[in-house]
Amino acid sequence: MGYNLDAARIASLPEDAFYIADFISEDEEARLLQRVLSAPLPRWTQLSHRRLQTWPSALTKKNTLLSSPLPPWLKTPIISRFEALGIFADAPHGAPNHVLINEYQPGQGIMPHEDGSAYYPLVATVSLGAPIILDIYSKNGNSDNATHVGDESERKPQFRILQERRSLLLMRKSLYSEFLHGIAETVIDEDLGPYSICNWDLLREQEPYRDGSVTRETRTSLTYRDVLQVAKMGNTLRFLNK
Ligand SMILES: O=C(O)CCC(=O)C(=O)O
Ligand SMILES: [Fe+2]
Repeated sequence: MGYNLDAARIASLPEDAFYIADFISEDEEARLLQRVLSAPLPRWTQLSHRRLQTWPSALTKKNTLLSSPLPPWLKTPIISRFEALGIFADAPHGAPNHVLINEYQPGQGIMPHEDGSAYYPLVATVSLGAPIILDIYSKNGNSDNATHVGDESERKPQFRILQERRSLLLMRKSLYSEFLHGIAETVIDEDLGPYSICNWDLLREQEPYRDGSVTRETRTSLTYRDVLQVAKMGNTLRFLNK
């Protein structure tokens, strides 16, 4: 692939985050969006502030994945590129086995949260359709900018990552476990620039954000993870038959 992960490191973030602006081509983006949008309607879970697809299926109450392959369109070319970069090489299954697809309309977002212990602490996000800002908060509220510590609605992010369409963002280790991430429910992302956006130097294009803002459009993300506990379907069926 010719990618160099070291060059993709977001240097100002605690370990570990990497950003690759041109991870997929425009044609690949169009094909992925077409697949996402042609999924049967019951595939979507409508949440109050976004809608979501879960592949191959939702985890059980005990955070277990019932073993089932990801569909080919979610594997190629993305997972083969992960392999070329060695991205999930240290994960228990050596590759992601689970993908969440989130779609955000202008004004939609996701509350600050952590992805939790059901997964190996590595998330790989491919962005489609439009740029968006991912806000990173320290878990204990100890942000330099925190005006009202403890008041969620007033809390300011400690770091902001601009995710361009067709980009890959990797977050792992302490950034995965000791920070929260979220997307603001806004129709315009503001205060953008080299001092506020920690991956500014890694962007494909800085020009669209020169005036410091970007208007939201529909943005879709594919988040790849390795679920730690996997139950073989056969075992589950034998168990159910008992
Ligand atoms: O859409 C994104 O980039 C973030 C999604 C997310 O945080 C999640 O699915 O847990
Ligand atoms: Fe998340």
